[in-house]
Amino acid sequence: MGKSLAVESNKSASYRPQTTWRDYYELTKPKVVLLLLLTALVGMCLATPDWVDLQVLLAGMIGIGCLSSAAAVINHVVDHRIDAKMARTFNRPVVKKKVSPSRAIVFAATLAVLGFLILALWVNTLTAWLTVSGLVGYAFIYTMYLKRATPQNIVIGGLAGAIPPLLGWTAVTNQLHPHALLLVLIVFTWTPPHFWALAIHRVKDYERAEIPMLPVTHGVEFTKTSVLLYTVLLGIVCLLPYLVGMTGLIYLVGSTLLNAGFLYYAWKLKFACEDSTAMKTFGFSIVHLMVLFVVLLIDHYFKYSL
Ligand code: HEM
Ligand SMILES: CC(C)=CCC/C(C)=C/CC/C(C)=C/COP(=O)(O)OP(=O)(O)O
Repeated sequence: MGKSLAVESNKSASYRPQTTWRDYYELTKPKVVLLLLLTALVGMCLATPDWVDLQVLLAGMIGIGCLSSAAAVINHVVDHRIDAKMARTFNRPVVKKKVSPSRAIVFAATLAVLGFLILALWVNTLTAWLTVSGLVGYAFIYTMYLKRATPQNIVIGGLAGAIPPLLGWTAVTNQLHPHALLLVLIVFTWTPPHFWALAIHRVKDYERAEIPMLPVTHGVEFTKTSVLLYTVLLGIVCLLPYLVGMTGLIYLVGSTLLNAGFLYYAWKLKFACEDSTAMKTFGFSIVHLMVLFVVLLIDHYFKYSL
């Protein structure tokens, strides 16, 4: 007993010295979770012509944030061996042994239980279970299986990352609604050009780690064509909220400008590519989604202030 405790404390000692709260923070993929939360917030606001109830707003944001962060932490643990092989990810806390896999799992479990309880007690059980399905979709189905199995990994797995607007909507109404599904469809269609632009730039990383991402299995040119076609599809999908009367002219103008910008980058990537074009396209994808959801919000409150 004494011996095993000594071994345990030695193990901890080898991890503890360099560990700070920043390592745990990094495990949660904070910038990704922030954008996910923006899409959830917009889902909440668009679900009602009134202001969102403060309890639902706060508990919804914290609960969805905790479960999304838990999913991100599990992704770091499951992927630490492949992360070690890639220039973009070799410095992550689990790879660098700043946080041990077992501590990371305890952290993820704490976040997940906390997030679920907050949603179930102060929001509703529909939202709590749908958010758990997002966690299972990303941390288990995408990370453990799809990522290593098929170049369509991020298309199918993208559904988990696209679900937050629906979570926001059900948090407010406790009901599924076709308008919420349209928001999910927008993020779902946005995900392939978002990720493949980065994967084109990082194709050597994925080759080294033997992950069957599209540019590895089908080549960079095919992936550029796929980015362009998905960007065209995104432009069409983004028209749907206006065409079904869910949004007004502010959204139509804003989304058209944003999609024209995305199309410009995707076109350049395919037909006039420079060294920096892939990463510029990836960077623009993030600005695109962020501004698109802010525009949805402005359009919504403008409609009800008239
Ligand atoms: C299966 C779906 C997705 C895949 C495979 C994917 C992949 C990636 C990758 C590989 C990165 C680079 C991370 C790094 O810098 O190390 C990234 C960054 C990012 N992603 Fe995604 N993503 C997906 C979905 C989403 C969704 C749904 C959102 C938000 C709504 C999102 C928001 C972001 C943001 C904000 C960043 C920048 C993070 C930073 O600079 O630290 N992603 N994504
Ligand atoms: C509850 C809920 C909505 C959960 C979804 C949460 C979530 C964090 C989705 C983000 C998607 C994402 C960053 C994928 C990249 O993973 P990767 O492993 O391909 O990228 P990496 O190599 O940078 O780790």
